[in-house]
Amino acid sequence: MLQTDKKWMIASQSPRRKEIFGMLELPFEIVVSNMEEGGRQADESVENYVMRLAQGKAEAVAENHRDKVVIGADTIVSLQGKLLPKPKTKEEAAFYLRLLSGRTHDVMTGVAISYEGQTHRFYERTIVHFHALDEAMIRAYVETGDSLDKAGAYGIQTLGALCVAKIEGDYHNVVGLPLTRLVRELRALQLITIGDVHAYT
Ligand SMILES: Cc1cn([C@H]2C[C@H](O)[C@@H](COP(=O)(O)OP(=O)(O)OP(=O)(O)O)O2)c(=O)[nH]c1=O
Repeated sequence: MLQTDKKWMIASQSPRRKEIFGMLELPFEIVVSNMEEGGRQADESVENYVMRLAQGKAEAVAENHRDKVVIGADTIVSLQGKLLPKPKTKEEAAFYLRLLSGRTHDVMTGVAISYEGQTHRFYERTIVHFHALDEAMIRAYVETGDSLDKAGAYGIQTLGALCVAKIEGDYHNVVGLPLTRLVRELRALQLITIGDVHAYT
């Protein structure tokens, strides 16, 4: 359905980003940047922070792949201004889930598209409402180990779905890549086009 004459590269180790971008059926390669993520600067907005991290990932890879369109992304969970990144331990995961329980938080994904020495960036926000979680639920979920590689300590696409009452915004943004916004941006940048439509009767 989508057409491109570009070569594509995803600067991410995340299997979810690979799967989501794969939905577009464009050929692409994965190259992981070894960029150290670093912390948020004083007074830096969450929006700018996720875009800056995404840009760092994309540009670190683009440096050696000037002929490719390189996409980097970073996802973070933000609760009333407090950032909940990937938990380092199961204890930290349980702590994050207790904070999120019964409350509403933001999932922000920053995306950077690097091509021909230029980087275009944007972010997308999805609002996620959590059920009140009891301690048994939190402990049982954390014990599955699913929390540890995910911002906010849950995966909406896995058993973490049981924590979620509803979302406002793009589901794929929570999983790590805001697909529909990405395609709109790529079309605006004229990096992809919608293919010719032939009769399908
Ligand atoms: C909230 C949430 C996050 N996540 C994931 C998306 C991201 O992969 C991860 C946040 O970590 P990121 O630092 O954004 O990404 P990553 O370390 O997995 O990959 P890379 O830096 O190489 O691009 O959390 C889910 O899979 N499901 C969810 O519901």
